[in-house]
Amino acid sequence: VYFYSAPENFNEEMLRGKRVIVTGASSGIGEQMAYHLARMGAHVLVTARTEAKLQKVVERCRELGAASARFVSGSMEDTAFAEEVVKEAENTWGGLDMLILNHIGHSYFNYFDGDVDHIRKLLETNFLSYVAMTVTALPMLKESEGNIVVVSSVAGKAPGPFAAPYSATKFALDGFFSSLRHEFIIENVNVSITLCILGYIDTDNAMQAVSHAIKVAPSPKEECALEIIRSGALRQHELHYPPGILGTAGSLRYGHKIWHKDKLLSLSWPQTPSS
Ligand SMILES: NC(=O)C1=CN([C@@H]2O[C@H](COP(=O)(O)OP(=O)(O)OC[C@H]3O[C@@H](n4cnc5c(N)ncnc54)[C@H](OP(=O)(O)O)[C@@H]3O)[C@@H](O)[C@H]2O)C=CC1
Ligand SMILES: C[C@H](CCC(=O)NCCS(=O)(=O)O)[C@H]1CC[C@H]2[C@@H]3C(=O)C[C@@H]4C[C@H](O)CC[C@]4(C)[C@H]3CC[C@]12C
Repeated sequence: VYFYSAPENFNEEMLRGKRVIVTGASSGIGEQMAYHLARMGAHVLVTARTEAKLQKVVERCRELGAASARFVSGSMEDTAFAEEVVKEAENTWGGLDMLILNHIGHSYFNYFDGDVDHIRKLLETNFLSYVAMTVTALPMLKESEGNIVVVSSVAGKAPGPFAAPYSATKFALDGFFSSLRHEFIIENVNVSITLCILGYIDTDNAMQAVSHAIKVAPSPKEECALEIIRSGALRQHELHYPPGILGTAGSLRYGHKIWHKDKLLSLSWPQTPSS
């Protein structure tokens, strides 16, 4: 009963004055989350590799009304950097209310090319850095009874073709964070974990990677970003965006047609015994 005492309705005032870290915030969904949080009056700490982009995001956050806005630049390939970002929040704010884990390292949308080193690097960036930040942030999040928000994908629930390395990292997130949530419930740790299962979103990098192959319209990044913040603040276990993206039996709604080298592949996704 204690754990489920989550607020029922979202109100943007819930974020006013909250201290929030957003990773992967120099572009795409992360950037849009930073702007929503700023508009809601939160303190934001954004991070990614590209300093020039982060500088602009921080300036815009200040214009939008953030209680404060700052950035730390560096690569999440290195777990020491991941920990450093959380320490920066501790030194600046003396605490933390929400940790939004959103960044991904570069990958490809194609047949698996056999590159094991790529998978190792991607696991470090997309998975291990999420774990490292969580471990470092946990004492502060326990203190504030705060939120961990993990941005994942339908590729982390329903595997499809051409995303083997990426999909592996997203499944790892589900395994780790869903297990950790159980432990928090058993131990009455009042830190929520929200796993966000996203479909195709209209960020520049995603569209560049797959618009030749997937012809369905992507969902808007601005709305997606707001839904992620909302679900985190409401302490929901999972967000599925766009709504119903995972149909019955966990199948992917739009995954029936993919183009590859000018050839249309019609797929039953995922393959089921009856298909
Ligand atoms: N867009 C989509 O269709 C979907 C997206 N998602 C998920 O949503 C999240 C955001 O995706 P999206 O907005 O499209 O991603 P983008 O490619 O737009 O943004 C990725 C962010 O991660 C940063 N980044 C890349 N490499 C590193 C690194 N080594 N260390 C630190 N930061 C890094 C990038 O900045 P910089 O280059 O400056 O480091 C950028 O800020 C991801 O978790 C993704 O898996 C899930 C399903 C679909
Ligand atoms: C291949 C995309 C990754 C692009 C990338 O490398 N981004 C980082 C660039 S940076 O290093 O310069 O910052 C994939 C990112 C999101 C994937 C999509 C997704 O997760 C939802 C669907 C899942 C399904 O299994 C396949 C189709 C998806 C639309 C999937 C396609 C690949 C991504 C766009």
